[in-house]
Amino acid sequence: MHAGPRPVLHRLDLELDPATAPLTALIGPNGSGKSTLLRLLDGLVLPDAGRVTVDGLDPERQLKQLRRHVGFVFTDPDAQLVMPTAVEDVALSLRRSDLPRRRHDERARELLAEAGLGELADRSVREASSGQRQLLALTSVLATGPRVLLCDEPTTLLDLRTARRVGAVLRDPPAPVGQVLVATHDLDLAARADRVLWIQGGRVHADGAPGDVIAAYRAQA
Ligand SMILES: Nc1ncnc2c1ncn2[C@@H]1O[C@H](COP(=O)(O)OP(=O)(O)OP(=O)(O)O)[C@@H](O)[C@H]1O
Repeated sequence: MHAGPRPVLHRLDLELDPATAPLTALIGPNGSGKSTLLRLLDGLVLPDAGRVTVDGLDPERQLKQLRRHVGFVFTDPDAQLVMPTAVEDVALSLRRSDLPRRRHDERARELLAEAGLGELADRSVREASSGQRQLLALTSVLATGPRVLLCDEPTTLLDLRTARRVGAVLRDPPAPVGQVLVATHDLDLAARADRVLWIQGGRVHADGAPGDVIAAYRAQA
């Protein structure tokens, strides 16, 4: 894939199988291509050459179906929180679920409470702290009921306890999520994955069990 004249990702030949790795982490230095790889899987960028499919869906030809299938949590929560209050934002996401409309408000409040954001429900999203907004963005995306969840640095703004809680959610996500891919500099989070890809210079530099890949990554830092 190219962004401008320079290729960002090269010679990627990857199969990410949820049966063997329901949680995969992408680690690697700044600018190595982790976010670009996630964005390829949501059709936010398209490959110049080669092919991407997500559960058989082609981002180029089936973008609408793909967007219903995949949830993307951006690093910057303000890029995706659109409603004035937290409860309205989660309720908006629930419009994409099968739940009847009359139950959206109640269910949104339940989801916020489960995420530890209950007190924020009726407050302005702008009044929430940046970490609370990051957690809210994840809660809202999960409320859409994606099969595949892509998270770009979901713990950057979080305190240790909340980061661990997010790690637990990504490790054991609510149905119907069956596969999670996370790009992260948080090596504690990466250590919880089944598989870790170390991306460097737009290539997969190492691919394997977290213990091995993270130890090698730490050793060269
Ligand atoms: N829209 C774009 N236009 C031009 N270059 C881009 C674009 N998006 C990404 N790039 C370039 O692609 C490279 C990889 O960026 P990417 O955001 O995928 O890296 P990353 O590994 O996620 O980095 P970080 O850890 O800093 O978030 C960088 O050199 C970046 O400048």
